[in-house]
Amino acid sequence: MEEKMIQLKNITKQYKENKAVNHLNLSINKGEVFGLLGPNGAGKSTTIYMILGLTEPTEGEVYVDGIHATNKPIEVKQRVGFLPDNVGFYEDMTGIENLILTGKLNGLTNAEAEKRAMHWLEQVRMNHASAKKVGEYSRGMKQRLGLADILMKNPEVVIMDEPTLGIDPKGIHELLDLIKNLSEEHGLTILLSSHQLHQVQQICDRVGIFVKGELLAYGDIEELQRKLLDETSILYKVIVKNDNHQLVERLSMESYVDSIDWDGEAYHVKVNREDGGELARFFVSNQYDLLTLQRLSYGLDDIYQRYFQGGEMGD
Ligand SMILES: Nc1ncnc2c1ncn2[C@@H]1O[C@H](COP(=O)(O)OP(=O)(O)OP(=O)(O)O)[C@@H](O)[C@H]1O
Repeated sequence: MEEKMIQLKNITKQYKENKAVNHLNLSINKGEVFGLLGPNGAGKSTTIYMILGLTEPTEGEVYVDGIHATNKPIEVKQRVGFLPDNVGFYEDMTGIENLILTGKLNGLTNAEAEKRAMHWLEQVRMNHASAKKVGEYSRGMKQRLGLADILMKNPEVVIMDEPTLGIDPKGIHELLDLIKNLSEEHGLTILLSSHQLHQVQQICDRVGIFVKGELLAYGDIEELQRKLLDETSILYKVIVKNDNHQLVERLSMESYVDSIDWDGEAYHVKVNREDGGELARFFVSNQYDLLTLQRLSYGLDDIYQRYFQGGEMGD
């Protein structure tokens, strides 16, 4: 059985009449990269603050590595590194000086802190800028230094709130790549929040879709796609050469066909069987010249639209 690193047990956070998080149950496995996705105001930050023990759930319990987050916040803090959406550094100090300071504040000797700082600066691909003042860093560079800063404390879990916000596409790519590496090479458990599904899906083992305080669905992208298409129906794109306008009528009489739509170029045929064999046989036996019979899966944009409908969409 997989070891659970973060467990949210039926947690609710009520702010006066507003329920920011509503009876949330979720487990994140050790070594997993999990993306908490949702539009602005969904309750992602509130959930993160509860995991960090910074705010108490109104109901329910949070455990990190088996430790109760509210009762033992200091022990949780020792295991978790948190990257807020805006990292605070001493701007007139260099990158490496900032990291060494963090190391020393966490009980390392100067030599140990320096060694560890150099190691992590290299890992986050920032050694070229280690002697530069942080005030001169771009936002993407600050985020990477922020990660190195967290790693100075040897955490088991890294939590990041909207880590890609305000970074250019190249910087985002570098940061996501780095996050994936940290999980793969160092076995870190990583939780990140985002409202950009297409970005984080590249690196997340699983994502949870969070809207108005509730987790609507979670799983890997394939599972989410399957859930969207209910359990058994499959969608096919069909193009025939000799469409004699009776196709829709004929096809809709087939028992395995649930729906047929025309998108101006092709038919989208939803069938309730796993195998497309019957559909192919239908075209052949009815003398249609079949140009395309392609099984479609829902794209990320579809997932986003479906699940986030009704939620406030961020950009
Ligand atoms: N301290 C607070 N007091 C009252 N309401 C709050 C407080 N913090 C958050 N909320 C409300 O809780 C809801 C969830 O907010 P939260 O910041 O967790 O969402 P989010 O998904 O992180 O969105 P964003 O990306 O915009 O920060 C919102 O309606 C917000 O207004």
